[in-house]
Amino acid sequence: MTRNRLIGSMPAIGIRPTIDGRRGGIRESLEDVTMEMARKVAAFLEQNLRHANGEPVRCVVADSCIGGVAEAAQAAEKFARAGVGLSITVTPSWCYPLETIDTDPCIPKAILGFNGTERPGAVYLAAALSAHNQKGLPAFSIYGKDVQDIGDTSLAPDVQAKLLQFAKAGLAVATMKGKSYLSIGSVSMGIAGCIADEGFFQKYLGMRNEYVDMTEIVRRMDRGIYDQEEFEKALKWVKENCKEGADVNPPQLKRTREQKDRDWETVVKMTLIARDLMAGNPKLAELGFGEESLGHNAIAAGFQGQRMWTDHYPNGDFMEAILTSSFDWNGIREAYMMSTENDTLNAATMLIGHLLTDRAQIFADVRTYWSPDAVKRVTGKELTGIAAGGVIHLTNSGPASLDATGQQTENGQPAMKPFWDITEEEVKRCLEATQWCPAVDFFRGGGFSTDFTTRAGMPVTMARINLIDGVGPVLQLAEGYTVELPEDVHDILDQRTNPTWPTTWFVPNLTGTGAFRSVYSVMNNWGSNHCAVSYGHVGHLLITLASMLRIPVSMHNVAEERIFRPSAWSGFGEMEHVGADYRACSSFGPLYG
Ligand SMILES: C[C@H](O)[C@@H](O)[C@@H](O)C(=O)CO
Ligand SMILES: [Mn+2]
Repeated sequence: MTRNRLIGSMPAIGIRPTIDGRRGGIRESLEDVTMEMARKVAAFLEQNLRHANGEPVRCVVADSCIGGVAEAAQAAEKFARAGVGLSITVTPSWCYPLETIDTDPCIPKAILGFNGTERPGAVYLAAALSAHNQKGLPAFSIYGKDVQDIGDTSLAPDVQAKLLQFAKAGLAVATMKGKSYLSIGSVSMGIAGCIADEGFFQKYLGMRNEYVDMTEIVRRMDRGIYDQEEFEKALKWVKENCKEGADVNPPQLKRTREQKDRDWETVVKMTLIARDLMAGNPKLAELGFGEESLGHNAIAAGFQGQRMWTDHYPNGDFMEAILTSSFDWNGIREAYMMSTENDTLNAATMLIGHLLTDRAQIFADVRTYWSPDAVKRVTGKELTGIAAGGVIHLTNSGPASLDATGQQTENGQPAMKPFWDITEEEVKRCLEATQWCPAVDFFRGGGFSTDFTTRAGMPVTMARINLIDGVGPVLQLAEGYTVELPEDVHDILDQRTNPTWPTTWFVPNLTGTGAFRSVYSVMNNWGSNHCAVSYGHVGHLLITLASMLRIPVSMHNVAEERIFRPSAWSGFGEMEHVGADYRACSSFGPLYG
């Protein structure tokens, strides 16, 4: 079931076949093969990509080949009407760069230059890229490794990979644009990431910032501004599917059965209301609440919670865990991106992770680096296997999506899948693997925190956008694996941390250099208290997207062959990539700046 109630249709990919405009032989000889190349690229992308909300991806091909500026303008006009958010120029031949390139500064662009010898497509590619670079309009270069014959319009595997990497990241850029980030509350416990930096959202992501006070949730609860029928259905589902876990509070802090039952009702209402605040709900209009029915067009949101709310009301764990999962009482659906503690920068990271992978994300505190020696001291046991160099404990009070249990499978292995591939059976397994423990002392108003341990063996990427004064946003990421520790070791470490919270044990892939010299050094170089975790090794996608937004990448462990950035980046220093990335991002400035 698709449930994207956000306003605006999904962006399309514009395909621009460019051609040598000389008539009387040359152009005519190229028309068919050029248009065929455009159609092939369009069909390939439509077959292999989907939007994170489940909708198919649409490609729009220019009405004619583009031989000069008039046809370039006709294509731009068609694309604007069709909601094109990124463009790919394709050609097997020589064309006139300044007259044919896409000059819209806000649209991510790529050029596919055919690697053949009969016609100079690659010469056009190089000349067009130099035009882009000279004019400050960065473009990605797609040039196949092996020479093909002029009539061969098939897409080589390396070309396919680059097309997908560019298109997925470009779609993410275009999908965020014009949407909102909704802060429910403000700064939680003095965490700087909660400050909604409007310049960042507006200039780098093209997004608006919206704000409501947390009392808006109280108002809607007290005045019945939610769908009562859905509330009853949700509460019934919760009673049947959400097992209460151990109450580890000391007797004087334990809440009574009546209080807990009321807390369940409150957290379910909070969930409905937060979702309606983000994305609206037509049912509210039927109930006479027209303004509320519209929502804030929020593609991502955050809930402050601590402390004003949680000192008095049940905590946000249930709301955050269910909204960020790929299912609820209405069935299997796209995950909502909601950040705990209203950490706006973690929300932005979750949002890009979701748009790039189509999957639910894990919000977590980067809580502890457990060295092999410390584990030995505390448990008497040696860490082994990929955990031998130590592990990072990712845990927060319980806002992580239930997909993070790892109870879904892909090719027989634990996975977090796009919602359209998740089965009812897998939803059951995620729910069965989760216990809802009465919240502990931090949360004076009660609530329930999830408790589960992520299954081992999932390839994952941990990421975070940080704001650095004088630089702006920077992205850091670490690809690695989830691991599980032997039960006795896990229990000792979990007990001394917080037994009522979910745990993801993470081991980054080490490269032997920089921050990736050791697991400790990855932890030591993390830029904040939070991270967002995506399923899969998707650092290359994050890096491509960051370059489109002009966010430099401060730390990553992605092999060079997988890195794909606009061609201008090599002009900032091909010998030293991190510095070149910083210089390029700073020179071009934010995409919407
Ligand atoms: C419950 C505690 O206040 C935690 O929520 C706190 O340590 C954090 O999560 C900080 O990010
Ligand atoms: Mn936290």
